[in-house]
Amino acid sequence: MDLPCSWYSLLIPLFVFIFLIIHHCFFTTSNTQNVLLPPSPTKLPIIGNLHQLGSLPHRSLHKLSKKYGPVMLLHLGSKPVIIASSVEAARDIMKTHDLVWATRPKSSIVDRLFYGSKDVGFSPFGEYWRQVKSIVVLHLLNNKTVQSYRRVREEETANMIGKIRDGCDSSSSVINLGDHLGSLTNNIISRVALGRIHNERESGIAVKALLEQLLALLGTFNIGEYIPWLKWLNKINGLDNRVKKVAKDLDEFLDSVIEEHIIKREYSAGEAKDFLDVLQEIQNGKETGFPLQRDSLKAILLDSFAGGTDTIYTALDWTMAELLRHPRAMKTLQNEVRGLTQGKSEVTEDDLKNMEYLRAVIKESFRLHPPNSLLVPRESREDVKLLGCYHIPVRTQAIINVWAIGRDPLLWENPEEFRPERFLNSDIDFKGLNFELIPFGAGRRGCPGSTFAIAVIELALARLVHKFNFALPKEEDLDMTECTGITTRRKSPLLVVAIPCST
Ligand code: HEM
Repeated sequence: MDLPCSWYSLLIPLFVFIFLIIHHCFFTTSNTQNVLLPPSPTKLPIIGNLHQLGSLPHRSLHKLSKKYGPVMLLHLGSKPVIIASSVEAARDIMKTHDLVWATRPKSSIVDRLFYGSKDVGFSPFGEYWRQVKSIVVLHLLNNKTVQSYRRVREEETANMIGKIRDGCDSSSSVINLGDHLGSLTNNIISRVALGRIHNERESGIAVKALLEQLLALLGTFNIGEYIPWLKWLNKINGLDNRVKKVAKDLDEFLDSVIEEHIIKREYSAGEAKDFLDVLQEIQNGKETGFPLQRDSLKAILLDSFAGGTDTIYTALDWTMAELLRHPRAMKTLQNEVRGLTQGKSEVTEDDLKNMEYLRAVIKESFRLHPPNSLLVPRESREDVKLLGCYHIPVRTQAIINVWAIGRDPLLWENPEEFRPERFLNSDIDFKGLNFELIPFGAGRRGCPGSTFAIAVIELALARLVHKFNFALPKEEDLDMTECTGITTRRKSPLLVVAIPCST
């Protein structure tokens, strides 16, 4: 009886051993073998591929994608990040699996500046984001509301034209057109969002400089985001203090504007509503029944400045720069605008709808110079297959290199050439359906401000080329070097000679 017992006692560990071997061979091993990850450039310990981003990441990533393909897996510090540089990959992320990629990566800087990411742009996917996005889409940026700001756009562009005219007292005076475009976008967004332009003299707050700092911080590289155990460095390099100071100053400014609105509302009912008026009505439960806290209201207002001013300015600056470098395109545009407004002293928004070439110029400028070259990062909410083959784990970031897509020779003939004609008689638009041209992103997290932005850009461009002939100060070519930041701006100021013309 003793022998079978010891025989059995040997069998059990043997079975366990065989089970573990089988499990290892057929399950553990086969799982990792079946998982296909996108190609990756070699990474370094700790920093991963951070050193390969360079000062202009859209260009460095474009170069890497030529070697590793249109879908790459990089590690920025400890963060896995997918870089998509083709129409197919962009469509897969923003259309096929839009819901999986519908959240944004968390950022401590954004949390500090946007009241715990209570805005629309950086808020994590969920019920709160749905509610604030629908407020913005339905109440602030729908077609009808955008139309209602027509007077603001027409007055502010007329002011800009007047100031440029004052600045060019002789045919050789050089003006900084970029400054005029910057003031135009700031003034329009200020009036639309806050009801009026706020200047330093009256409030003691340098609002324009403060907003510039907000944008600069959003474009700042934060080591703690990628290598969390190094986040103490932000205390030493001053980043934490800068963020704290800007957040405090912005908060004080927004509080003062809100108080002013509460007083104003008592005696100016019936005036056109600005964003803050509408948000205050929603806060009082008049419009949606959804309670909007004061912090959320301030975060949404900041979104319009962060999302609207720099992007529109950047688009206008690149477009004028390209037109200055391409006198034939400039002439064709002037002929269209002047031809369609014959006998009129001023272009109005009614005149714009027939301006095909104007729209083609704007599209071509977006193709070559999307203001957000890498869009705004998304993050996966669950494991997902990319392009049906690559396994992408949950919490991987996705960066879409629209700058690279705009220069893909498989999509565009002579992609480096500025040639608006390619968009005449073409169905390609930037509304998020044609993934060849997605400067405003696409899908659920797509930009809600595109109609607003296009209305400003079209009117400003049409009026500029209607009223002036432009030339570069010297015979040399314009510097098209880019600079780093949340938007990809041109580095040097846009200095031009503007010659008023009698139309
Ligand atoms: C030329 C002008 C503009 C460009 C190029 C632009 C571009 C973008 C891009 C690329 C995104 C991310 C899209 C995505 O993840 O798919 C975005 C999101 C956003 N934009 Fe714009 N934008 C512009 C103007 C505006 C304006 C005028 C406003 C508001 C006044 C605005 C408000 C927003 C908001 C709130 C979001 C976040 C949407 C979300 O996360 O759900 N943008 N924009």
